[in-house]
Amino acid sequence: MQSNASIATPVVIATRESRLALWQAEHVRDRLQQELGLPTELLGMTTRGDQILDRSLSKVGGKGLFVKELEVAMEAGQAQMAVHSLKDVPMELPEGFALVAILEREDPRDAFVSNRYASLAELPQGACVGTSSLRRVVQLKALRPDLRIEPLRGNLDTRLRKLDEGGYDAIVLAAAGLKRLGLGARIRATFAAEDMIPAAGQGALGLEIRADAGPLGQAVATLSHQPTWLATHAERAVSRALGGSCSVPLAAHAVWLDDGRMQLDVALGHAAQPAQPLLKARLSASVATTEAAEALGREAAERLVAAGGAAYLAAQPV
Ligand SMILES: NCc1[nH]cc(CCC(=O)O)c1CC(=O)O
Repeated sequence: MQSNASIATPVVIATRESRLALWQAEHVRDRLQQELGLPTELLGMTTRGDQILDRSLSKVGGKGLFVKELEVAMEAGQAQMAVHSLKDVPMELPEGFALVAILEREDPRDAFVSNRYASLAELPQGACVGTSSLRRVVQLKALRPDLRIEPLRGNLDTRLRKLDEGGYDAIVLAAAGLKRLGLGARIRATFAAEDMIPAAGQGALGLEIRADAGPLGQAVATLSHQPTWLATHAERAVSRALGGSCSVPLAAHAVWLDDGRMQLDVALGHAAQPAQPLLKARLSASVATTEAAEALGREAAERLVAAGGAAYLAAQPV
């Protein structure tokens, strides 16, 4: 264990209070304590994103809602760190904050959850599937144009309860969240990442601190998982290059091939006309640095624009 004597402790982690957010913050607390020898505590907070559960997130200010209050607590010195699901972290962090580590990713894929059907293919014609993610809507429509897709908001427990109450034939959730909460048994099928390309950063945790945190930042950076860091930087660069808004149905997922190269799959759908064909691209490159990862992401974004993506990006969700 390295010596971190110059770091003021306890380190306080600001966290949302959903079960998933608490699990993730506790996981990071344990790693700080066990691997870095840093006494660590949690500070639970309710964010606006948690309070607004009746409207689609993309219409009320976007993913940043889950992140901002935690930054306010860090700004005020009440906390030194925030733990985020990386896919909820805006592409540009506010001045003064930095992502210092990205932990090894859990299963990045989406999961098919149903009490009656074993997979998407088994759903009857016209079945009702719950999701509020534009990315999932456009890809579900591409796979099964007959499905009726209905909004589904709330934290994981809420979404599962709405399924169990009979409101939907099936729902689609991130496999990572279900597995972290010990709910992996609810997964009836996992979508192949080529068919249902995950969101940028899905399944990975991002550790955010104040950019001026000095030795704490250096210590925490040692927890970062470089293959995940590079893959998610490529994914996030696609989104950043295309405007970074969560009202755009964009998917970006990078994997490492056996030959050591990174392969990046991207898809862009039309938010106003989900039946429009998905624009897709697949690129690969040898990637050893953050800059190279981001360059691959920007190249993928250019391919989507070259394929007609500008009109898709201008579309507003209905
Ligand atoms: N958008 C909410 C959200 N943010 C992170 C996860 C799951 C865990 C992860 O991707 O790390 C979820 C739930 C879901 O999409 O089903």
